Amino acid sequence: MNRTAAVSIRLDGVRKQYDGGTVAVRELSLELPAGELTVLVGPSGCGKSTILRMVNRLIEPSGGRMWLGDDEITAVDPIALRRRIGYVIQNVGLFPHQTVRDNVGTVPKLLGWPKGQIAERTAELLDLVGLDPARYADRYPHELSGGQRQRVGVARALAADPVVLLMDEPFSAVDPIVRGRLQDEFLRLQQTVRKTIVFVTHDVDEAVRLGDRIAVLSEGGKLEQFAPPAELLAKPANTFVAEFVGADRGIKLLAVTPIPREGLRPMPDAPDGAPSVPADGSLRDALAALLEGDTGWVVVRDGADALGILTPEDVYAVLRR
Ligand SMILES: Nc1ncnc2c1ncn2[C@@H]1O[C@H](COP(=O)(O)OP(=O)(O)OP(=O)(O)O)[C@@H](O)[C@H]1O
Repeated sequence: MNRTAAVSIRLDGVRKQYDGGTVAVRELSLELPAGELTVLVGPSGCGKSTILRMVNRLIEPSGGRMWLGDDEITAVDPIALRRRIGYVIQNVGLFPHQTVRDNVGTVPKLLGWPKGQIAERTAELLDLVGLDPARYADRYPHELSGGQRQRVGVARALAADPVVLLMDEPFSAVDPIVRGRLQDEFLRLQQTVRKTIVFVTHDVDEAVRLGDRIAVLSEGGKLEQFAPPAELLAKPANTFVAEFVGADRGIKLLAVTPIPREGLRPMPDAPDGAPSVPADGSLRDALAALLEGDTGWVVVRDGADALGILTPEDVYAVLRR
């Protein structure tokens, strides 16, 4: 078996009651597909962090069963388990007295990798998260910006090529601009590494932007809906989900709905400089281009080819489908 290939995570009737009586998770069953990014989203205190920390056994469940691929999570040694799981938290928790290089190399060192291999892997990962190793590897955490520290946290979590990455509000301590940039970079990174990722946030916009699938939870870890972002926004399962995703869910839906390739209106004799949008863009991109121009339509382009045009009515019709 390939120890680093992405695997699914399965929860079956999982429950957590803390000492003192709080039932953080009443009974949760959920399957998170291999190689996908699943977001757990829900109001404060609904049990998101508890669920995440049961997966790497920082918290022991009170009942139910969990699997990482074919391995039952509670049946394997927790230390060995955690070596297969990267974990990124808010404010990262980098070791302050260690350089970036040593922070990133922590787990490979624990695993007894040869020095040369650790150095190579560290440089590769810093590159991957957008930090030039020559410039940053010998710095200490306090010599970095908040966003750079988060990147080091992600590099450290990926160091030993874990099968799963657990991320608990990893980007919430940085300002919105840096946060947007980290989200974009992170999406690019996931295209490359294709890990099974569980990502906790209370921010619906972040969930919609990053998630292949979103699990909306209410108090007691109750699963209200589990669906891809477009489905969640277009068809919220109940009023809790509808209210949680917000009254502007139609606007959010624009950003996660692709421009249709079929059924576009034929090109009129386009004046030069007519607004255009790439075919792999979203309806939001199309609407933005429409609002910039005054033609009342926008050309959908695939490279140099014009596939047809979209009007505001078409955008509306696609959303209503
Ligand atoms: N160690 C603990 N002992 C007792 N109760 C706890 C403990 N940790 C969490 N809880 C309680 O369990 C419930 C779920 O907490 P949890 O941290 O999982 O929620 P969350 O959805 O991650 O919240 P937030 O978005 O605010 O981080 C809360 O009611 C919380 O007070």
